[in-house]
Amino acid sequence: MRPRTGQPERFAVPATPTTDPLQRERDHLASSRAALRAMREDVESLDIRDVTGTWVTAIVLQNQIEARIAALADLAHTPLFFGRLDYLHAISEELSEGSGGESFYIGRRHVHDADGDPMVIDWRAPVSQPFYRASRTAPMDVERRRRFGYTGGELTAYEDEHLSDPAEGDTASALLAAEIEKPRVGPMRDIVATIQPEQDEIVRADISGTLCVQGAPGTGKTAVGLHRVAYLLYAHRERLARTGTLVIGPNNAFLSYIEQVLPALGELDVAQATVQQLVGHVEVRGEDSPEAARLKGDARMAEVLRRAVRSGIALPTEPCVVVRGSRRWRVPVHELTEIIEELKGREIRYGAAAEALPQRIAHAVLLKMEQSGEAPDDRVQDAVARNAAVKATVKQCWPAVDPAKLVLRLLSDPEFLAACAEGVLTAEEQAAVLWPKPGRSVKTARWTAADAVLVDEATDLVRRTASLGHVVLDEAQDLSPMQYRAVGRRCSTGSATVLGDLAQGTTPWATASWPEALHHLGKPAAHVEELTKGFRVPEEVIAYASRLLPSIAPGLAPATSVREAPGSLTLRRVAEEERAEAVVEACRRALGREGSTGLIAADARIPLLAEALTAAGLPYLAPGTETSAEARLTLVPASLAKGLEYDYVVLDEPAAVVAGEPDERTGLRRLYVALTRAVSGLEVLHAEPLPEQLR
Ligand SMILES: Nc1ncnc2c1ncn2[C@@H]1O[C@H](COP(=O)(O)OP(=O)(O)OP(=O)(O)O)[C@@H](O)[C@H]1O
Repeated sequence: MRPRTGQPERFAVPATPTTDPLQRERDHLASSRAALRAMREDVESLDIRDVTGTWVTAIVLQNQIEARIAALADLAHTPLFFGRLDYLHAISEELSEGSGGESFYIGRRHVHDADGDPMVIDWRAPVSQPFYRASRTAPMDVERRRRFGYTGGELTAYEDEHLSDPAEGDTASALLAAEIEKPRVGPMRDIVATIQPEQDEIVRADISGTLCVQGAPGTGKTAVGLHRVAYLLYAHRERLARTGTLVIGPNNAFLSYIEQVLPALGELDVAQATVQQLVGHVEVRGEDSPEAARLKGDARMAEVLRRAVRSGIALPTEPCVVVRGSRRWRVPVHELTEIIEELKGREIRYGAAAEALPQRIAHAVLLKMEQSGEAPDDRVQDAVARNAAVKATVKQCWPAVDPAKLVLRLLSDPEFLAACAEGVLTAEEQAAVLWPKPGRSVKTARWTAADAVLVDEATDLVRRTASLGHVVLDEAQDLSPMQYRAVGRRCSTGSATVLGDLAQGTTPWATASWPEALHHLGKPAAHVEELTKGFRVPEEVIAYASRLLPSIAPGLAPATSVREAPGSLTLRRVAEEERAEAVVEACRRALGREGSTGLIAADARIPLLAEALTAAGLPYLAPGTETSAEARLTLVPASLAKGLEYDYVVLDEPAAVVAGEPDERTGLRRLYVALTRAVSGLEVLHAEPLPEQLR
């Protein structure tokens, strides 16, 4: 494999007989594909029998080779390159072989010819960066930026900007517009060809710091987060291969929607999970009242748990007497007390202290042995640490803690909770946190999602949670402080990219301010960026939805849209008895156009609408099931709409969406999410009056 040095790489346009510029580009595509094929064949022909020492290394190597072959696949509908940069000057002294400028083709992956000269440069390489950032005001030595257009895998068009030519005016990119408007059938796509400058800043931000992105619906937060992972894996491949990366999303429907993006960018080793999956120590079967869930997610619970974990620590009442042969060694109570007080004062995990304690007691015994003229070695200390008397002292003073059992007791035993929560939670709050019925055992208790987070916190108090190298946290605004802590533990020695929109927070504990959230995450120094340019929702629709902003997130600026689409918003009032039928008709209308359709409705109305669709002979999918050319309609409960998008959205009865939530603000936020899922058209059907902000 050629090492990636991070150095710019040079490509010289080969002399081709044709003078037609489009044909020349097609020729370059053809020779790049041939080169990629040759690269793959090279790897396929590798014979590892001679070079591997053991069968273990052979398997490891074989796996690497297979991964490499997969990564070198030429996907018919994924263009090998999408852009070209012509620099004014040679990029660097060592690499320049002539006096003129250089050209680089920018694509998803690196491709080189038989001599090792690059034919396509990875979009993440430093030399590709001006493709995304260069502008007329800061051309970055780029003479010409060329974007390519493809139709069904064929290179059919290109578009040039002469950035260093003061005479050329700005024009909107038709290829960019076409890319954004492309019908949305199937899973989420990558945006590698059209990443915008402000998005690129986030994608390529340094790995050492945590970054938080506040962004209105459709501003590309999810897309940017995923491309950032791909970028970081490129720039820090070895480090992240060791420490791991993780993308966290709100639910499985969302995760299946985004799961293809990283593989399409050649990155197959990124884990994806929901917060609930991360904290899966216990089986969740119960549900909390909103008030109980809010309290259990409150950061004060961390202190309650800390006290609970340490509640078993007791000072000794008896000396520890170790018998070895004919001699008895006695560590008196005051010495044991000193050791335990010292361990209590140190900020180490409960479990680590429990492991240190027998060694400390043994050490005290050793000192006594030495004072009486013996010369014990380390083996003696280990043996003493395992002595039954020492074990008994440890058991009494620093008992083992089973995190799930501990939380079970905390939520079942009012006295224990009162002891741990004194001065932290009021009596009413304690009553709200307690389970309605005490749990009998860890297996049978009706754990809730918030309880599982408490168990995770307790587990970490006992034993440190392993940290990953980088975590991307999407739809972060819905996390409770305790959930932020759970995520924070998983990147305590790494960094994070936190993505969210305060206006879309629909949990009772939704984030009110990013600095506060970042504090709970354990990354108070994180930088907060804002994205306001919307790529999904047409101007007319986002302007309508933004009327809700003063009621749901007063501080936030409304998003602008990169697209005008007159006629993209339809409001239709219908009689109640005709509502279901009208919704079915609206779906039919939407399905008459190209792309996907989402019918979004209050969760409570889903069964009724499902029936209406079936009766009308309209097949539909559930969110998370991939849409295809044959199955383009998805029936989406409002509670699952977050993060998803459809070309056309039919929104059923906004008042019911609002009423489906425990309070009006949350209801309006849920509605804001539902109103901002459409790429090309939104039709709102209602029998009840619309919320006043939308009339
Ligand atoms: N630079 C871009 N070029 C082309 N399409 C883009 C670009 N940025 C974003 N998009 C598209 O806009 C749509 C919205 O992006 P994305 O889902 O990442 O937004 P979001 O901010 O996460 O939205 P939400 O807050 O609703 O979850 C996606 O289809 C995405 O591919």
